[in-house]
Amino acid sequence: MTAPNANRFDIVIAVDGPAASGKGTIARALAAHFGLPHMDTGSLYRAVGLAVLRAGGDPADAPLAAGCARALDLSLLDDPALRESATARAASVVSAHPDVRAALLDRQRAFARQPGGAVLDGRDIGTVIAPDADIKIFVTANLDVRARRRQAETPERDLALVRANLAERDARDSGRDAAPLRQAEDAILLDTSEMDRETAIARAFALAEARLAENPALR
Ligand SMILES: Nc1ncnc2c1ncn2[C@@H]1O[C@H](COP(=O)(O)OP(=O)(O)OP(=O)(O)O)[C@@H](O)[C@H]1O
Ligand SMILES: Nc1ccn([C@@H]2O[C@H](COP(=O)(O)O)[C@@H](O)[C@H]2O)c(=O)n1
Repeated sequence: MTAPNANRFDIVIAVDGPAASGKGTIARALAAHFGLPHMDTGSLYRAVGLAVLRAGGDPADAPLAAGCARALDLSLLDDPALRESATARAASVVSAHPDVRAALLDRQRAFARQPGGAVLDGRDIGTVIAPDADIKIFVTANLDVRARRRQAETPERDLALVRANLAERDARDSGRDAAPLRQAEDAILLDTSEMDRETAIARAFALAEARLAENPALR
């Protein structure tokens, strides 16, 4: 999740977007490009969702989910079950509870504010976690493209089901009251529907470099 920052400038980069849009791919590439540490904030919500499931609980149970978030078991971040679709769904449900978000806030803000800067990806980085980020990119792709990309990771899964699960998460993440998924007003939109991985990363680098060129104080 982290890499040493050998750079001479401090930059905070916020990368947001819907599920399987490629925001993690782009955030990791930006972190490597600028020598910054990276945090995948979705993994925190997945860890909370997984903890609730492992406790035999219901992710809709707000007090239980908030308790799991306050006592976050960091070992779950390395658990292979973190990437399963049941965990993704649980993450999406627990993340709608304001007390869960509150319990995870300081950890994310501290990461964003560390000396040297950082790259974070998620749903509310540019709007809530790091509203003053120097560079904000909102990565998206249409639902069919995202479903095909996600299904390619686990070809045994049914494409229609993958698509339906993504659509359900999109609706829940965008429709909740607490820090809903949305593009920050000052974020740059990067629609990768028609771009392969390398093109999308190159475009993100160009957008970030252009934003830095507008603000030489960051160098
Ligand atoms: N532009 C692209 N073209 C093709 N495949 C891509 C592209 N960007 C990312 N991918 C692939 O799509 C999948 C989803 O990408 P990634 O995990 O980066 O998305 P994400 O938005 O971080 O997902 P999640 O919200 O589930 O964490 C990965 O298998 C990744 O390699
Ligand atoms: N900043 C964030 C990040 C994630 N979530 C929720 O977690 C779910 C899983 O996230 P992935 O990035 O791994 O897909 C996601 O569907 C959101 O519900 C969040 O609320 N805020």
